[in-house]
Amino acid sequence: MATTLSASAEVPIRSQSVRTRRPPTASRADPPLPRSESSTRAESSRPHRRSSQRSTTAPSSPRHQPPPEAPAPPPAASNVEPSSEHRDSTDPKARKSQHRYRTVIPAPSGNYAFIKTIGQGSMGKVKLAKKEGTSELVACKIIERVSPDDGRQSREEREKADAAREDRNAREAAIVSLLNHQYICGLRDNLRTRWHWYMLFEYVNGGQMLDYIISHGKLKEKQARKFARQIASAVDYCHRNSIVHRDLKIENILISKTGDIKIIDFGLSNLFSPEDDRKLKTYCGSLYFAAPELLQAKPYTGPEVDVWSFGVVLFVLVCGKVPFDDQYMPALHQKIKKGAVDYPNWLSTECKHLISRMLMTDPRQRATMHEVMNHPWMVKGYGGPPDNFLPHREPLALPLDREVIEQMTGFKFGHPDHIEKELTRRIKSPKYQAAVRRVEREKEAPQVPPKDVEKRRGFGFDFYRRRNSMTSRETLTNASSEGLVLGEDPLNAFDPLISIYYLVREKIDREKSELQAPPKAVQPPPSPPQSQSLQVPPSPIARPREKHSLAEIIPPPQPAHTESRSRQRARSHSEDQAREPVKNGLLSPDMIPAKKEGTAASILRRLSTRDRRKEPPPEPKTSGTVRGVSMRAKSLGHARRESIQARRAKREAEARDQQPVREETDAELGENENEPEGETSGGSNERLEPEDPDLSKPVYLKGIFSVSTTSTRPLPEIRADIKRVLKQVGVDYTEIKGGFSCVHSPSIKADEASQQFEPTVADGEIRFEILIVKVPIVNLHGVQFKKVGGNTWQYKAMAEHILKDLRL
Ligand SMILES: Nc1ncnc2c1ncn2[C@@H]1O[C@H](COP(=O)(O)OP(=O)(O)OP(=O)(O)O)[C@@H](O)[C@H]1O
Repeated sequence: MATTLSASAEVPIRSQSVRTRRPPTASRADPPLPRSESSTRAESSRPHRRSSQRSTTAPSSPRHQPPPEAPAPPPAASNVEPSSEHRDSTDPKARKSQHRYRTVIPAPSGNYAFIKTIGQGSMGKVKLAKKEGTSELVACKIIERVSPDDGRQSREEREKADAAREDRNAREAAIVSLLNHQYICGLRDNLRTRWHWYMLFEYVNGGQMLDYIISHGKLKEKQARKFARQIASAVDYCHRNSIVHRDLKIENILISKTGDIKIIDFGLSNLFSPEDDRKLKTYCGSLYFAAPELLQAKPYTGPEVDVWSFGVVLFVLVCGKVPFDDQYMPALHQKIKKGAVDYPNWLSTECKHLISRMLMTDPRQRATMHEVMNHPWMVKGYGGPPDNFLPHREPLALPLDREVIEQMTGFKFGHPDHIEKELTRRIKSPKYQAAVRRVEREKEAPQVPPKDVEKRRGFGFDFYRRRNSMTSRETLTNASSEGLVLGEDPLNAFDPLISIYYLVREKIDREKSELQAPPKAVQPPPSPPQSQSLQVPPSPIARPREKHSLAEIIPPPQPAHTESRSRQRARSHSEDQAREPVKNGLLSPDMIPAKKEGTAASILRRLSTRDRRKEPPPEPKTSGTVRGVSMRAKSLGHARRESIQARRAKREAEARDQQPVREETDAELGENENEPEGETSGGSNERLEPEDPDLSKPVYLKGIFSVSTTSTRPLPEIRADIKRVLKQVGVDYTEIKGGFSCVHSPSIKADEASQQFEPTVADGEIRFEILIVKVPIVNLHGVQFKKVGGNTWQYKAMAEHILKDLRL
């Protein structure tokens, strides 16, 4: 059995891959910030940035052949040769792409043209791209398939590393194409060429969580709880599908326009199995967020390392800094392994308790996702744990659906015949059948569970009791499965093969429902709200929203499912009739992008970007001070108090309003007179298109502006002040639409010894944007930071330093 599931392509850790150098900017910033971004990613599975830099400056570096095609190409992989392509020639300071990449991506769903670079990770660039003939935007992750020859590895070693990387990329594409969760950034399409992968993700336009923290310093517990519940929802959904993220960190959490989170970067994710002999052995992720057992190179099941990282993320949310930090890497390792955390005294006892449960160094003692989700801090004000939005499932029965099996690609499961044989074997196994019988019995059991069952399900869990009495198996395995231990619940993470079967089947069902659904272009006419024509049929892909999220404040026109159990269940294979052929798992051109964002989301989007002229007049300010005004601005996103009727009326009005509305930016207001012709953050070939609302304005997220990032001063003064500070701190900048594109390169060159341990940062350079936006209603300008590339913590230190020096 173990040989059939080789999805892991595990690579041993190179603990030296962590950075050891304090960035020059850090000394100027307020301590105590982490000095460096550290990555324990296996070098053979992540490209070595420094290596690739060298290769571009050394013309003699030979390129070796591209890796062979992945044995099981993921959906939508193609091997077309680039026709229009370019290197990163307009962006000399950015990491050079070894091979030219396309400027237009001929994805199965349409052609996407690059606009500008919006992110730079260790895997490569992330570019904003627009679908030709539409205003639809996507974030395109460009990943090189071939590592450069830096002379440090033999050809065989490089080819082996490339093959492992190829497996990992195929797995990432396969996993993200299957996941369907409102708090996980969805894959729209993907394309594989000879040299690159192009993964087209939904564009998350609200900024990074990190920027949110920079704006706020730290979050209030109530705000942190909202985000933590959404993270928990997404992580639990993954775990129940046998998927472990393995790279949860603050940088991988983006914020959507609706103010909800989106988890990105499944580049290190993998399938996990409850079987002891199939434990994972890749020790990966960012060091600051890595569980101690990873540093000790101990095999692990999977979910427990995500719980640790989530604990670190939660600490960052409520404290504005990482819990473990030291500029000396061995000391940092020791701190993580020791797990001693200094909790600030302002933190509530409940919050401290939850974090301490998540940061238990012994994975067997660590909180499970079930405990996390049911913890008193997590449920406070919500009346229950977050919903994981897992679709309703029934245990699998034979015969299996061949169409589903044929689309279980990208995981190296083997030939469909083999997958079918293995799945059949699992389903027939006494263990699975016993689990099914148990589920049946539970279904027939009385509605009110007896006390012990309730306790098993965690409702009566004593969170303040030490859990030493539990066996390791109990602690590790009853994670989030409502009292059914992992590996014993036929519906939740019983086995990776079974989980992927469910996910593929649900994806096929979604695609079919989308095909059958009325075309999205048919918008409800401006008819009376009661009219049937306004009613959009509920779609099985409609993603129910977390209670108390913005959706609850402004409910969508259709009642979204709010409980996983009440959702329309995915059809079983026997219910399928006259299936449309779906080629290699490709989504058909017109059903991918628009469907992912339902009516509710689009209304929410419009509400979140509404024209300030449509807003009600501002309430009287509580005081004339900046603080009073900005607190008012802040309260807009958090404490809108409207009656249900008023909300409904507004919602209906919004539904009738077909024109997207947006805020004005300084550029639109003609106040960006200094913008050079054709100059954008991405270079001449990445010109912004002013007519595009998403590009001509920086993102405005309700509540993002704190006192320190808003100003009553006139725009020219703010611009001048930003320039003054940028010059003062030695940041190179270019004026762009709505703000500044900034690059900071440290003047002190690192010595070779420390450079070789820096896989993720090019010479300590950081690239970011400072955007000036209008805050609607109140006459304020806000300053927003966006990281584009470079070390996260250097960037954070620099942004905070600039903010401190600005006279806002
Ligand atoms: N869907 C998206 N929408 C908007 N921005 C995105 C999106 N995906 C990625 N980005 C931006 O690109 C950056 C890098 O993306 P990502 O983390 O996926 O790349 P990576 O190479 O895997 O990075 P890492 O080095 O952290 O592993 C993100 O931090 C974010 O700023």
